[in-house]
Amino acid sequence: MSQLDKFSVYNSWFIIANPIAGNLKFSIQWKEIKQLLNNKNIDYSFAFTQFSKHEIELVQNAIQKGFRNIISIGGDGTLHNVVNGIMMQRYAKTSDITISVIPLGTGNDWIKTYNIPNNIEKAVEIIHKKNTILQDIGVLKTESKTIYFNNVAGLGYDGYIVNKLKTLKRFGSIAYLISGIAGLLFYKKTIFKIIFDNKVIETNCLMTIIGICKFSGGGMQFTENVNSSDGLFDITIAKDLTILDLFFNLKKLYSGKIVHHKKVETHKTKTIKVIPQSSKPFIQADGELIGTGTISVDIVEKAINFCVN
Ligand SMILES: Nc1ncnc2c1ncn2[C@@H]1O[C@H](COP(=O)(O)OP(=O)(O)OP(=O)(O)O)[C@@H](O)[C@H]1O
Repeated sequence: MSQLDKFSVYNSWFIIANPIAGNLKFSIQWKEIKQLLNNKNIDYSFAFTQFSKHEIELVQNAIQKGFRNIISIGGDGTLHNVVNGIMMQRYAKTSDITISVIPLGTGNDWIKTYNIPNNIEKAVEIIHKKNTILQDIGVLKTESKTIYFNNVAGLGYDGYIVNKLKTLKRFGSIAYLISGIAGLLFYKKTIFKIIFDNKVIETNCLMTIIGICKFSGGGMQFTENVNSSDGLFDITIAKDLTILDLFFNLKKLYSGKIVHHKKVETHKTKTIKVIPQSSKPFIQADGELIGTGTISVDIVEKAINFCVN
């Protein structure tokens, strides 16, 4: 590749698009996106994902070729995989890379923290303006793997919901509500040993949420006052909350006020370990099912640039 080619790639965007994300109107939306990018003279190359997690390989190839600006077209899962590809590659410093999102997903929770509208035209304007924030990224280790997350991870009830969602997503955003209700009826709490900052909390626990940003589960908010680039997680320990507690506080689950409930604790920390004592609850990260069991989580401060509103 000549010097000039390298320069033009460096300043151009590489699009990774998930054609099955969201509402299955991808071919119409893709035409609109191309038109809007051309109207703004935004230079780009692109690839469509062909299988789950293909984003990882595509983003790594793009970075190897010299691209430093990536557009993720899809939902939270697509973005999560793009982030994982960036964090795992060794061709460039992650803080030299910028991601912009064109949301096509079902939940689209990451964009909500930054008030990025769920709208293709606005998303293209945000790419054009290129106003960025250098955001923290979480590193989550289970007994068998290491994965990265850019939004919210958790263990327990939220993992159960993500597992249920696998079969329900075709119903659209209502899927989150159906999964939530199934969870209310069938999810069994377990005792968690939670270790952070020389503290050990052992409690019956509905779920432990580890947040960089604010929203998960299709707009629920379990963290308040987050700062996505302060090098700290906002953790929420929802302890012995009952089905009735959740039912009567449904509004607070969406407004973030649930953190003030007497059975909920919040903390800020750089690192946390959660060890379920009597069962192996599901683990989710950015709405993707990661596995079951114990987790250790650390933060990489100011890891990747994101275009925001
Ligand atoms: N071509 C493909 N075939 C099958 N799965 C794919 C393909 N491309 C991407 N995926 C996977 O689809 C999953 C879901 O995508 P994504 O989360 O972006 O959409 P969504 O579920 O509609 O949105 P959200 O997570 O915001 O609710 C991701 O794990 C991704 O790896």
